[in-house]
Amino acid sequence: MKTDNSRALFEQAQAFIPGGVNSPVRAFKSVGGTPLFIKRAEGAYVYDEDDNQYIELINSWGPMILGHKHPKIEQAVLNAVQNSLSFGAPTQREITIAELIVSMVPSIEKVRMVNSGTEATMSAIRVARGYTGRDKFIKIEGCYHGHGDSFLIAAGSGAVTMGTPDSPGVTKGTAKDTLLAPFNDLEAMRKVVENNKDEVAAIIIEPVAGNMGCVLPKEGYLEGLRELCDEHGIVLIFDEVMTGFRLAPGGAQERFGVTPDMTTLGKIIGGGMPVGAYGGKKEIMDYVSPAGPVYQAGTLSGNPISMAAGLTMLSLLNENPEVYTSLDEKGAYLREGYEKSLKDLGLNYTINSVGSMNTLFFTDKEVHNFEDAKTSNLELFRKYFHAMLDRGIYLGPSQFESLFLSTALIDNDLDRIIKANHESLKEIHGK
Ligand SMILES: Cc1ncc(COP(=O)(O)O)c(C=O)c1O
Ligand SMILES: N[C@H](C=O)CCC(=O)O
Repeated sequence: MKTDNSRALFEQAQAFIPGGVNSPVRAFKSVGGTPLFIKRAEGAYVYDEDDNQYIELINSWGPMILGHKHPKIEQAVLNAVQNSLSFGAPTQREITIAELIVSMVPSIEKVRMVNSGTEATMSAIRVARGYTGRDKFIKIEGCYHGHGDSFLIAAGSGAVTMGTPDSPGVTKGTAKDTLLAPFNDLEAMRKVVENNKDEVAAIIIEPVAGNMGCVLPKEGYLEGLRELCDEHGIVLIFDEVMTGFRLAPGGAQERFGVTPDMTTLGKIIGGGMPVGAYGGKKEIMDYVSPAGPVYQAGTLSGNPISMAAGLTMLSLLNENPEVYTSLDEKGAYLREGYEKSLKDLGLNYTINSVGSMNTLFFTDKEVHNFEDAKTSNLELFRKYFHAMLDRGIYLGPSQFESLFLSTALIDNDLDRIIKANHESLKEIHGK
């Protein structure tokens, strides 16, 4: 596959942009080679600057759940643009989307729109602190909640991919208020809570982790967190930036039947535009300024174009619940195909999947937490990633990410992915 144009653009980009990219994980640093510079995308396919076509399994890291260039979302954006790009004043559409979010997400009674997942999580923690009058919060090792200072400790996603799960630049003062516990370990969590009695404002967790690869909660784990938080007056925050509107119309909280006190959202909620949101119980959300004393603001928050894209996306998902059956079926089909290849090739790697999220871990250990995920053979992942890319399959360039399916994938695409997976595994093992 010829990628001369991407290579030339990457050279050029590095002169003006740190590392040549505007978000680290895009740089292919842990897998080597040149990041693809993307020119356009349609449905289930992206096209790079050399006009190569790839089947999309990144989907902008989740937002493009209905595939690229959905005609209704595109039209909503074009219509909104006619009335100006931004007002910095309230609009009717903000009420409509807020009402829709409240009707879809079980934990949300009131919601505030922001511009990214990072803003959503930073704001949610501040509100939880203001509400409880406590300073500390507990984060799960390997979860990623964006790049707010207090989250860049044992962080997953690009942070671990770049080898900096604890980022320089985060002060000791900030770090001391972030407590850590492993995913899926209720006993360890209970100890952290008890050792910091009456000091913990919040527990924040990705209910299905997607940023250490895809890791599912064990049965009873989320319920156990709920009980622990109730016992100790701690605000339970589900970070559903990735899982929100993906695993069910009401996200992982609907799928797993556990309702947190607060929820953070991003990605799909903007239909591809930069949007985030945080919401929860009225009693907590009424602490947010100007209703309450906790300050949080945004010049472009509730931007009319972003709201038009987001509202159309959420309406489509809300009105067409069969989308989730279809995504689950595609996810199950892909998993079956992967499992068959592993068996046929005598390989014992671990596949974690739920609905339209899936990670193939290059380890024979079951993966229930960050430590397990880190037993993966990253050199094998690197080879696998390039073998898949050579076969026209565009995966996230890191072992510590999930792949995301869209409804635009047809059976033939899934069969191509399964075939490419089989051939790639064969190739990298010299079989
Ligand atoms: C679970 C989770 N929370 C928060 C974020 C941060 O969102 P953003 O990149 O939009 O700031 C991400 C993704 O980056 C995420 O996956
Ligand atoms: N895993 C991240 C978000 O979910 C990847 C996106 C990024 O950091 O650029």
